[in-house]
Amino acid sequence: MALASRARALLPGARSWGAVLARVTAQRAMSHRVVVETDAAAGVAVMKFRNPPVNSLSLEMVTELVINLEKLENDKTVRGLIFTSESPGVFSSGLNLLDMYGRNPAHYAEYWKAVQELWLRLYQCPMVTVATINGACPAGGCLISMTCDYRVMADNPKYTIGLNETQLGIVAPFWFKDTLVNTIGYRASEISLQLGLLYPPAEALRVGIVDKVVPEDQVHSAALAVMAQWLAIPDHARQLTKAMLRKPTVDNLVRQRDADIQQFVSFISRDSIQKGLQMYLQMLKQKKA
Ligand SMILES: CCCCCCCC/C=C\C/C=C/C(=O)SCCNC(=O)CCNC(=O)[C@H](O)C(C)(C)COP(=O)(O)OP(=O)(O)OC[C@H]1O[C@@H](n2cnc3c(N)ncnc32)[C@H](O)[C@@H]1OP(=O)(O)O
Repeated sequence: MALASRARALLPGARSWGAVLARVTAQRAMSHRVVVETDAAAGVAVMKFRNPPVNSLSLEMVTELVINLEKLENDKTVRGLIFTSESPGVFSSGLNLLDMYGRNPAHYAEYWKAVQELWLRLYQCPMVTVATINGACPAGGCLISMTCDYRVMADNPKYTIGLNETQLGIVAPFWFKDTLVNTIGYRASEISLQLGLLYPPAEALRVGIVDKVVPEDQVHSAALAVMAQWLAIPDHARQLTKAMLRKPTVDNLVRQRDADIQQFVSFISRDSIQKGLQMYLQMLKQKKA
């Protein structure tokens, strides 16, 4: 789908092409939450998250990620894509709690559609994708990294990764669960998801939620080495294999996208869930104080 069509699908509030483009352009002009550096000779792009303070996946950030991904997919010189945080310490704090708290149903629906779109695009990405996890990686951050073909994590015990939704009093949607099961297996997912576990690097490696743990100062070179290994495989064979492996999981969401949006809106709008999110946000503030 063309960039403008994608933007229009993601920005349903906009009534005309002009409005879509004006909104996207305005978002771009305001800030770049995603920085893309391309090494054309190597055929590798690095997408850096830059959404201070904690790279939360706000609606704007998710939209920028989708637009940049589409641009890279259309650039036939780019065969591999590395995700990382521009500022070590936090890879991504996950979905933006402020897009899920205190807003109206139309906003929740718009946000969820964008998050679905990002996951669908990433999970089916024809490029080799590697997550360079150089900081905390909870919930939606973990989801993004699990959509990648390979995960390299910096060996810093302060960094943790996992789907911790239950600890916030919310439920990971079925396609988050499917992605986790595909990554670490069913039994490990039963334990991990119900307890909302966040794993430090050594445990993350043991459970298989990351593929490699390396000293922090080597995390980027390790990701490049992994990328070189994967790029040695002919694209068409690897891409078809990836598509075959991931199609059932993708189809599962595609079949019920609208129902999933409705379920999210109704779940997140509940008073009890909003109260829980409010308390969680307060807890984050108090921890800081
Ligand atoms: C029946 C089935 C129905 C299905 C329906 C589905 C519903 C479920 C829907 C969604 C799934 C949710 C997925 C998610 O991703 S939820 C987000 C989960 N994220 C977290 O739990 C991480 C929370 N953050 C942290 O733990 C830490 O911030 C940190 C480790 C990432 C970084 O720590 P530190 O550097 O010490 O920073 P601070 O904690 O001080 O935070 C700074 C600042 O940022 C705010 N903030 C942190 N995380 C988020 C966030 N995810 N969204 C928005 N804002 C965030 C934090 O509150 C501070 O704000 P300030 O006090 O105003 O400065």
